[in-house]
Amino acid sequence: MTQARLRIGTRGSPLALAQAHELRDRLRAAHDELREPDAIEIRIIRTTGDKVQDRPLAEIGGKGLFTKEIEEALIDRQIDAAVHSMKDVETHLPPGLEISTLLEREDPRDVLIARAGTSLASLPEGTVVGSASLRRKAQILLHRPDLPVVNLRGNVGTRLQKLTEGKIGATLLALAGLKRLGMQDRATALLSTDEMLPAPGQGAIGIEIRAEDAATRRWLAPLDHRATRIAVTAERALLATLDGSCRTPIAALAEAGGDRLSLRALIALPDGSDHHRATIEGPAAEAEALGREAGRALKAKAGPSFFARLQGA
Ligand SMILES: NCc1[nH]cc(CCC(=O)O)c1CC(=O)O
Repeated sequence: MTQARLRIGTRGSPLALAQAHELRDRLRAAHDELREPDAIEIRIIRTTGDKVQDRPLAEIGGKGLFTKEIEEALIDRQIDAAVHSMKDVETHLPPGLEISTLLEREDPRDVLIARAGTSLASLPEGTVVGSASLRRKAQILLHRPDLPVVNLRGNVGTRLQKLTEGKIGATLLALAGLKRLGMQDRATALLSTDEMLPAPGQGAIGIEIRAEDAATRRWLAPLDHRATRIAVTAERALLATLDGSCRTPIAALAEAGGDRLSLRALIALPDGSDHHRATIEGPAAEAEALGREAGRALKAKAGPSFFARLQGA
């Protein structure tokens, strides 16, 4: 068998596979040569994050857990391109790798999925909300300090299963993921970005390649979406400035229109007892600098005592 022209590495979860298929379809649409049946190979790679299902992500070491083995396969030349949800990608990539391409962002908002109640505000008192995300937990508690938020991990399917079984009364998910799985009808309510600011990179799919791989870069070039790249650049610069990890509830959403960019960001304590917001606007060409500036502004607003409490949380 001849080697495929392009080997795409991905996790094996239904959402990851849907994203890999989306990349494959877009590549085929852009290049005649990639339309032959064996031109693109999709290779499933099991990551530490997939193997360890029973502990909170923050506890076992954070987001790199879903990308490490895939990045190793890239470096070892077993694959040529890795597909990632940008919100799962660490701010610092291993040397020699880069995110060459961002596909057009899906709706970045979170949705509420609840057994009873039609909004965050109308969830019945005592509704147990399942979420492993400190960002979501903190923002739920900002609006509904009365609700118990329990740690709930697993892929989209297993989380919805726990809801059906009655183990939890509500959960929050990214609309983007639900849409890609064709399950958006499961959403009870779309949460506004004022009540639930998304994670940096949410809804965006990034393609990581070896920086020196000009051939793969050329295949991917037509797929890059400028406004998405600008927005995600600003959000990730903010995250890097705040040294964000899974242990830090950080939310950010940048919106690029024409040659302008606006960025809203929030940093909170996991229990919702304190939070700070920053908004910044400027030229899209300065996305990275704007992200860093917003990060520094949040740092200054929150102050050392906030970060000391975060360490202790
Ligand atoms: N942390 C898991 C994860 N990574 C990306 C998505 C959704 C798709 C996206 O944001 O692009 C999800 C599931 C969720 O948070 O609902």
